[in-house]
Amino acid sequence: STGIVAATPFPAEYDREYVAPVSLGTPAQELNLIFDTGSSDLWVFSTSMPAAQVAGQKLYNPSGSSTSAVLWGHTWSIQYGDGSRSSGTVVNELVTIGGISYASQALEIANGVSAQFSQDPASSGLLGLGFSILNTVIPTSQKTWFDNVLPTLAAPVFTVDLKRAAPGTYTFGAIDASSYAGKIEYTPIDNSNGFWRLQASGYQVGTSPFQPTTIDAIADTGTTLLMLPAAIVKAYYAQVPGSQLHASYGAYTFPCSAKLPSFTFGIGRYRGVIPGAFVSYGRIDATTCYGGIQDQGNLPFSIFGDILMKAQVVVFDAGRTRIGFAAK
Ligand SMILES: CCNC(=O)c1c(-c2ccccc2)csc1NC(=O)CNCCc1c[nH]c2ccccc12
Repeated sequence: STGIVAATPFPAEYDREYVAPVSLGTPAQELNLIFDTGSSDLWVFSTSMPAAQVAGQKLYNPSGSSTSAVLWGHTWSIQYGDGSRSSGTVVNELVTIGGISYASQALEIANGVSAQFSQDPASSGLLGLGFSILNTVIPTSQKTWFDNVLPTLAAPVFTVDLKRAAPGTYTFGAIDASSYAGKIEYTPIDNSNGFWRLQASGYQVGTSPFQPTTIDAIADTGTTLLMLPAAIVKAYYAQVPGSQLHASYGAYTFPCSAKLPSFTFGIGRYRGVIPGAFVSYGRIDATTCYGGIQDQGNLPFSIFGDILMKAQVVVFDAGRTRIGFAAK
């Protein structure tokens, strides 16, 4: 089988996150979830949550579904690097994405979420597309929806085609040859830590010469920005007049009037180009804008987040433990 769903950015002009529709239970309850290659829990806002933690999100109601079955004694709790977190209990439930169903998917029901999620009306939870080793359910960790449906897919892949300020697609079981230009360049991934972790071959700022250097990164649709080593970030903003490492934000900002250079990353001999306009993440006051490229700090790897993803078609190939990039 193959399935395709729209990936819609929120808020419209900032692309902070991308959500896609997921159908849960019988009769179907459709929720918009963040598809996240950087984590491996499928969790949803639910009717078990305190009203104070809900602000417009659609809630999953297990009692309203004839196919939900409590996974007794199982709980989950997850914390992300931005300090956001959620936790709760688990049911087995019918989960359908783009027409592809899995009848007994571990669906993690939130009975508590942190403010970052409560204050985000666009998303009713997350669908992890990382490797199942990262799943937080105890006492027995659970498989992701993609892992569960993998044997039924026409090809053991999913393709991510995010766009700037416009709906893109997640495709399961196929690669849409009309969605990209040229050929797809693949590189092996190391999934031992549960991430889609790759080694890029270098970078280039604008039209400056390409700098060959190994960049150890994860491909992460759940992280908004492109997080890179300090030296690379410094080299990028050195070409942005008026940019600064803003003391109060602890992040690079620049004058919104600045013309931003493109950022190119290498995958082997392939060169992926992120247009300068994609590197403006958003306005923080009348004249100041927030950079879409930021320092990875003391993280042991870089994060190829949405700022990079939206400039490419990315093939997550679980069959051959590799990841592919193509221009579009
Ligand atoms: C900021 C989100 N990213 C991270 O925390 C993260 C980190 C990470 C760890 C420490 C400090 C900064 C980042 C490593 S891998 C990684 N990736 C993930 O954790 C992927 N899942 C993010 C889910 C998520 C958390 N808060 C959100 C707000 C909007 C959309 C998605 C999210």
